[in-house]
Amino acid sequence: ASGVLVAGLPDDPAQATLGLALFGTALLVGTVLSAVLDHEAAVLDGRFAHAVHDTVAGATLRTGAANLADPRTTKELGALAEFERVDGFVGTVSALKELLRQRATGVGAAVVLATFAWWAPIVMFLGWRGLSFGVRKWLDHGMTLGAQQGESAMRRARYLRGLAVDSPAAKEIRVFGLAGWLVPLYRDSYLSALKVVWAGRKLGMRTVFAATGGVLLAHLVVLTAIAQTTTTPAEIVVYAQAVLSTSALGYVFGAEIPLARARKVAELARTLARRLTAAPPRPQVVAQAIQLTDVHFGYAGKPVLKGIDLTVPKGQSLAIVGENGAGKSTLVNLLCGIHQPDSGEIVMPGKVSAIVQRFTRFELSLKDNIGFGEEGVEEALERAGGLGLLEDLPHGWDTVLSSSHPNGRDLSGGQWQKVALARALRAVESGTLIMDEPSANLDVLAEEELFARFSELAGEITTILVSHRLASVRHADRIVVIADGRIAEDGTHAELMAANGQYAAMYSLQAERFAEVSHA
Ligand SMILES: Nc1ncnc2c1ncn2[C@@H]1O[C@H](COP(=O)(O)OP(=O)(O)OP(=O)(O)O)[C@@H](O)[C@H]1O
Repeated sequence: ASGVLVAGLPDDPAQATLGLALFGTALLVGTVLSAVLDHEAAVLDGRFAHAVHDTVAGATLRTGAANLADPRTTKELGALAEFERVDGFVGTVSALKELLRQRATGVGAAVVLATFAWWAPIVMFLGWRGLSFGVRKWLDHGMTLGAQQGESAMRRARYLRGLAVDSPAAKEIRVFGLAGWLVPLYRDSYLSALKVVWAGRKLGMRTVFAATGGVLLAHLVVLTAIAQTTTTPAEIVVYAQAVLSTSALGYVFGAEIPLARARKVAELARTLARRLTAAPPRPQVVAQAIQLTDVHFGYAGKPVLKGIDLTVPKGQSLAIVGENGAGKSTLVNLLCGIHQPDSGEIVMPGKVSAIVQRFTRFELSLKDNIGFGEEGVEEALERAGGLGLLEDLPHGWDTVLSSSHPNGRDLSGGQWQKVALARALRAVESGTLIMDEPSANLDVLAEEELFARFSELAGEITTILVSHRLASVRHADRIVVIADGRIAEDGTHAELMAANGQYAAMYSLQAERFAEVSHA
């Protein structure tokens, strides 16, 4: 169009008008195409986000809890969450639009330039690809490598920043007046992460300078040839413009970085999905008793359970006690199937239901916190001794249990524990109910009530209780003491007291304390 326009100036108005008309048409088509592409691009980003979310959610829901605790998984899930938080999906795949637009321009320019000389577009192409290579290398050094090497410092910096603003840590930071300690720590971490990035960027600079020289040389060669061989102004305008437009064959700023990010995220999601294979379903056994045979388990090579043999007949109430760190919660995790034993065998008849130490406080309605869409929530909450809760809640069963939700309401620690207990009771049917420190947040009356209910359940279902409160534990049918990764003592309260071992010592100590307090 510019060639036709310039050729028509100043003597041939018909030709100039044709040139202008061509210009106008190109502009119009470009505008319409651009609008269509914009729309498609936005849709593409949304689809990409959905695909990544679906892949990750599908894989994590399918797999066993032990796989999720794998450090590689935590790292990958962390990287995905970080991508979403910092970069986001908007503008990732849609950057293809800009890349396509540029490449179309570049190819058009190369075709026009080829009508001048076949070698000219090749020279320009090589020049721009050289620069593209240099820029990519430079960015790789500065961003990818730098980000990898500075990652742990950056993660620490982010964690420290989070401490200042995210509750509940933010509360303790204020209570202890830790701002003066936190800020310099954060700054040092952040700077040490950035220093790696800065050093990386300097590394790739030389390649960029060399490649820039190459591009300048290509321009010089081709433009000189054009100046020497062309005669009409129209030809000069067309070819010179074509030369300049070949830059669209090189590195496309604003498109290549987001696309590389999108590729990385897609690869991350795929790696995760490949590794998180489905957990093998626990075989449904018809056994009547829980049976553990020579069970060994450790975390990252550190043995915790070193040969547990235990048979719990159906309907028995069993209490597990032991010092802090003895491995009680670990044993609970194995019984729940969250971890698999390193060696040995576990047979669990029927369904397992559990209140774990750090049970989840779902930001959902009271009803869903207990039943997750199923019936029987009222009876369960009554059995858990929590019906009184309803009076406090503005929307009854439908109140969302979170103060960050409009019209929601948070619960006290003890109230939450009753909700968790109701959740476990509703789910247990006939099987095993495991409770890891269920009374830690309960007042004395509520605790008394809990254990009364607990003994009502005995006989119907098997109950396993982990607790440090030996006054509650003593009512269990059977008590086992875990020490040094093994079962050190096993019997009723009376038997263990008579044996005068670790249990008797712990029990007497607690009873003594209690007597002292009562006297005082
Ligand atoms: N996810 C984990 N990774 C590595 N080590 C762990 C992990 N969880 C627990 N441990 C370690 O395993 C050991 C047993 O921990 P566990 O939580 O089973 O003890 P516990 O008897 O329940 O203690 P407490 O009475 O304090 O609740 C401890 O030494 C603990 O440090």
